[in-house]
Formats: sequence, structure tokens, C-alpha cells
Amino acid sequence: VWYLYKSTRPKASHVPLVEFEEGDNSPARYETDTVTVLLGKGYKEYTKKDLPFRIQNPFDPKQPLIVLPFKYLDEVKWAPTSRFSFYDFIDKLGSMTQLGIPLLSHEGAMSARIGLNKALGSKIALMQEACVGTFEKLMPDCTDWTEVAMPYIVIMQVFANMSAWVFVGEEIGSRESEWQKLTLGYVHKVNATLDKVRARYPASLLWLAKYLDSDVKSMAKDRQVAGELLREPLEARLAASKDQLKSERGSRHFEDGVQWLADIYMDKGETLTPDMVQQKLVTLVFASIHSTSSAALTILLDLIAHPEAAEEIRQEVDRVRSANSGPWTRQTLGELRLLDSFMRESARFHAFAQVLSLQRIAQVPWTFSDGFSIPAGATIAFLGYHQGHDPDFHPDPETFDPKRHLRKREAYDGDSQHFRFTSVTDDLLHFGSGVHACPGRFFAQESLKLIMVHLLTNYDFKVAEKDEKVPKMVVRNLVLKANMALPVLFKERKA
Ligand code: HEM
Repeated sequence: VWYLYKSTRPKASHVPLVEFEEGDNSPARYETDTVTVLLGKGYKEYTKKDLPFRIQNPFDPKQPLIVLPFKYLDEVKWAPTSRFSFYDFIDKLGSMTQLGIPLLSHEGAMSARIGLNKALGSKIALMQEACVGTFEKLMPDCTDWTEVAMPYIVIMQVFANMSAWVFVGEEIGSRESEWQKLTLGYVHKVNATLDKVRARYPASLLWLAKYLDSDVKSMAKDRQVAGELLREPLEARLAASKDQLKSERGSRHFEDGVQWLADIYMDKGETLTPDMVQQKLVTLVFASIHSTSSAALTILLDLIAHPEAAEEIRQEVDRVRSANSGPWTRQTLGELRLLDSFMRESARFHAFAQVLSLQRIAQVPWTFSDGFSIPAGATIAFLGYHQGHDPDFHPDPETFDPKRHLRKREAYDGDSQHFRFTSVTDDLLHFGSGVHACPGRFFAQESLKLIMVHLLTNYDFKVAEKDEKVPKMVVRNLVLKANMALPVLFKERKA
């Protein structure tokens, strides 16, 4: 009787459960109303009173999903993986291990945190070339107003090209290379396959899919081909003379993702194989493509909704361009402060698909410093989206104010570090925080600025009158993101 009682009792029954008030707790209701109604209620009734609550866990129905109040933020953001694991959360979210899909890893994150971020300044001209070249190739003739049915697809290819040149260098990353087709195809496949396979196999037999399912096997084949493509570049780096690798970063012979990973493994005195490089790089590409492209679409739709701000940003771009000749640099992109503030406001307003922030799985039963305890296996998270709309954190939160962060930035010593697009602060969690704060955010920022500069200076854009009432953001379960199916009209600007 004791075991029966234990197994039927929710694992966190001391944490209040928030459900829909009218008693309709159907899956359809969860799909449409979780973000606004359910979590809105939890935020008001519990988070605002510094209390935790739980909701049905869409990632693992047997375990609780506990939404924590912000007083626990410091304790979570600096916690080691052995206590609260980000990688375990990603694994459960995408059934990665079960399907044999490589996970984000410490080494992959470090290669972005150290290698990519140090080399970023030397990559901007290349990124600009990839950005302009891909837009020129993919955009239709827009002499008059012309509809682009899914601007997301164009943006995604533009970003994929920028990221290929940065991560695998021009040797194999050049436009239309096999690498690009492979990685873009892989990103599509992972998303599409997950839903299909979960529908085909019961949860307890999902692990069989990697042996039986043709879609899952096709992803494994793609990764194997990626490994083959990376074999030669890796061998070249491992065989490179000390002199070639010793020189200052930026002037080294090789400066790309393969080299950054090789640096990490060489420092540890461990061997790196093409298969390991493939696993880490494909995973980084996967972490970056949708997040950055979907942020770009969100910002574009916000620019459409705020044409006066778009015009002011165009003037800012013209000012910075006329004072500096040559391609964009990190410094000149950094001078686009209004654009920066606009992008941060877009992140505040829509949370860039991160309704829940700092999602982790407790690896051990844990008691917080004030005595509140959670069981091992519980998913924990904070309500980043709702925080972005809380007047106690952001006055007048329902007004999209393009200069909100610029004013704050200027109010502190003329130019604070704290209110920039990439600044990780406790009141805006779109890049997470602490140990796992997104290491790709500087790369994402420069990519987004190059994309916006290209679109703003070359085109006027708007939504057709017939589509004005179509929602710009769509919500499904816990994800809120820009509406990819909304067509945008573009018209070339006369010089
Ligand atoms: C606007 C675009 C992006 C957004 C909104 C975003 C957001 C995030 C968030 C919320 C996290 C989790 C942080 C946490 O829970 O504390 C994260 C982690 C991560 N992101 Fe990004 N990201 C973006 C672009 C990128 C890009 C371009 C890269 C590739 C270079 C990247 C690589 C990563 C990696 C490797 C991690 C895991 C970090 C770790 O394991 O410690 N992200 N990102």
C-alpha cells in the first residue's frame, strides 16, 4: 500500500499545481493557452509573491515542472551540472540520446566561448560578404512591391552561409557547398523527425528508432558525411607546425571551429577525431541556426510594426557609414546603438522563443538556502517572458519602446555595458544566465546587425493590407515565436 501510495503521489506535491480555472485541462487547451493564461496566472499568484508553483510537464509527464521565483536565480545560474543539468534538459526535450543525436557539450560551448568570441573581429568582413551575396542571390527582383512568401527561409539561408564560413572556413564552408546543404538539411530533419518518430513509437520503445527508423538513420548518415568532410581540415590542423598555430589569435594559419575544438583538446592532452569534430560542430550549427534566424524574423516584424524607428535606424546606419569607409567592423557595428536597443527591446517583448528560461533538470534532491526542496528529476525554470512584461522590472512594459535600453545605457556613465543586446542581466533572460549563458550571443548579435543593416538600407518593407490582422507572433505549448508563414512585401530603395 505504501509503494502504491508513493508511486501515485505527485513527486512534488508540496509545490502548488496550477491548472486552468475552468477545469478544461485538455491537450488542445495547453497548446494554445499555456503561455498567456496558465503561466500568466502562476506568475501573478505565485512568482510575484516569491513562491514556486508547478504545471503539467510537457517534456516528461512523470516528473514535475517547477517554475521558480527569481529569488532562486543566483542559486540556479551558478549551479554545477552535477546538481542542475542543462544538457540533461536538452536531452529530454529532443530525446537526443535515445535517437543517437549528439548533445550540446561543454567542449562545443567552450569552442564558441573562447575561440569564436576571440576571432569574431576578424570574421566580420567575411560575414558581411556572405550576408550580402546570399541576399542578392535569393531575393526576388523588388523594383516594385514584391511578396516574399516566407522571409524566414531566406534569412535562414543567409545566416547558414555566414555561420558556415565562420565555423568551417572557406575551404569547405563556401556558398552552396556540400557542408551548407548538409547542415541546413540536417537542421530541418531533426525538427521534422522528432515529431514523426514520437508519433510512431511508444515512449518506452523510442530507443529502437535509431536502429529501425529510416528518418533517424538518415540523420546519422548525414553526420557521417559531415565527419568525412571534416577529416582533411582536421588532419591539416593537427599536422600544422607549432609556428603556424602559435602566433597570436587572428593571425594564425587556421582560425575556425575545427581549430577552436583542436585547441581545447590539445590543451587537455586528449585526441580529437573527425567524428568528434563533426558531432560538436553540427550541434553548434544546430544551436545557432533556428535561434538566430527566428530572432532575425522577430526583429524584422518589429521594424515593420515601428516604421518611424526603422527610419531613425536607417539614419543611424548612414551616419556611421559616412564616418567610416570600408566593410563593417565590430567597432562600427557597435556604434549602431539605436539598432542595438531596438534588438534588445524585441528580445524583451517576445523573449526570442524563451518563455521559460534557465531550464534545468535536478540531478539530485536539492534544498535551496531558504529550506524549499525539490526532488531529483524535477525540471526547473524561470518565467523569462513574463518577467519581460512585469512593470516592476520594466516600466510601461506593454509599450514597445525602441529607445528604452539606449536611454538606460546612456544614463550610466554615458555608455554602460549593461543594457546592450548581448548583456546578460537578471531582468532579461533571453540568453540565459550564469554557467550556460549563451556563448554564441556575440556572433548572433553581429549576424543580426549585418542582416538588419542590409535589409534596412536596400529595402522598404511592410505587411500587405490583407495580412495586417494576421498575428505576427504564434504560440504553441511553451513556444512563442515569429510567424514564419506571414508574407512580407519588399521594395528596393532608390540610392
Ligand atoms: C539570437 C540568437 C540566440 C539566442 C536567443 C540564444 C539563446 C540561448 C539560450 C537561452 C541558451 C541557454 C542558456 C541558459 O539556459 O542559461 C543558449 C545556450 C547556448 N547557445 Fe545560444 N542563442 C542564440 C544564438 C546562438 C548561436 C549563434 C550559437 C553558436 C555559436 C549559440 C550557441 C549556444 C551554445 C553552445 C549554448 C550552450 C551553452 C553551454 O552549454 O554552456 N547560440 N543560447
